[in-house]
Amino acid sequence: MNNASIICENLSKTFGNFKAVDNISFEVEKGEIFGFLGANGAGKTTAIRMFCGLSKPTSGKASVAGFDVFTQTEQIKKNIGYMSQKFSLYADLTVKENIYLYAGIYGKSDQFIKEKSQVVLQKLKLEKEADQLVGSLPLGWKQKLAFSVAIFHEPQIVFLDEPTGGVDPITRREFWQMIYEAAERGITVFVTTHYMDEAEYCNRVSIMVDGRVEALGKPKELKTQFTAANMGEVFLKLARQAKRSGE
Ligand SMILES: Nc1ncnc2c1ncn2[C@@H]1O[C@H](COP(=O)(O)OP(=O)(O)OP(=O)(O)O)[C@@H](O)[C@H]1O
Repeated sequence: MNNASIICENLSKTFGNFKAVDNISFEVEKGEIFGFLGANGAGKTTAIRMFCGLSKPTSGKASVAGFDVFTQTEQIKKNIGYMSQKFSLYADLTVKENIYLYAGIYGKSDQFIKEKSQVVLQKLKLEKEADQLVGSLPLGWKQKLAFSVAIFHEPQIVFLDEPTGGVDPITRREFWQMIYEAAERGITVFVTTHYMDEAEYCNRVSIMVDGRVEALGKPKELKTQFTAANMGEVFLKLARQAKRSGE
């Protein structure tokens, strides 16, 4: 049996004549931490939107958590978690209200939510802040809480779109500790980042340039392949070829 959480084959998304995602193919294993890198405008968010069942591909094939991205988008949404730097929690709801809202959306029972939210709040050391508005929390705490909420329903896969943007290095490390713990429990982590130290923490990394996956492998393999001292150098060697500028 195939142990892949995500399978995509020649997946493309075109806007008019513009190929935002251009024939990408790869598989992501269950419990893997997969870094999805690329410069601004490379096509990462467009690809993630297709994987999450939010945008129909123009051509190709893909399945996420065993479900087809063309025909089974509702099942996909139930089996994944998602968080991004841009949108994660409601600032004008309390910590507890955010947890209850998201867990409720995924159909979890009151008992489950009550017990698990205690565990989550304890782990995040946010018990005292449970009734505080999320908008009043420092960014690092917000992002750690957003991640906990994204995996509260124990999805098969969690998509993280620049989850640590703007967060200080110590909190980013703590955040990655949480990512490792989730992966150890079998949750597949699909993560985009512009921080190259984080690329080193991934099991495998793909690098997109102008909609295409130009490199894919373990960080160590990519460094050898591109004769680079670190992932930052690998990234720069590839990103320099890009014709797109992003915004
Ligand atoms: N709905 C749309 N209509 C037209 N063009 C789009 C649309 N969505 C995205 N694009 C274009 O597709 C390209 C890829 O965008 P995308 O947001 O996927 O890149 P990205 O790799 O996620 O970049 P960033 O790191 O800045 O988030 C960009 O040139 C963008 O302008």
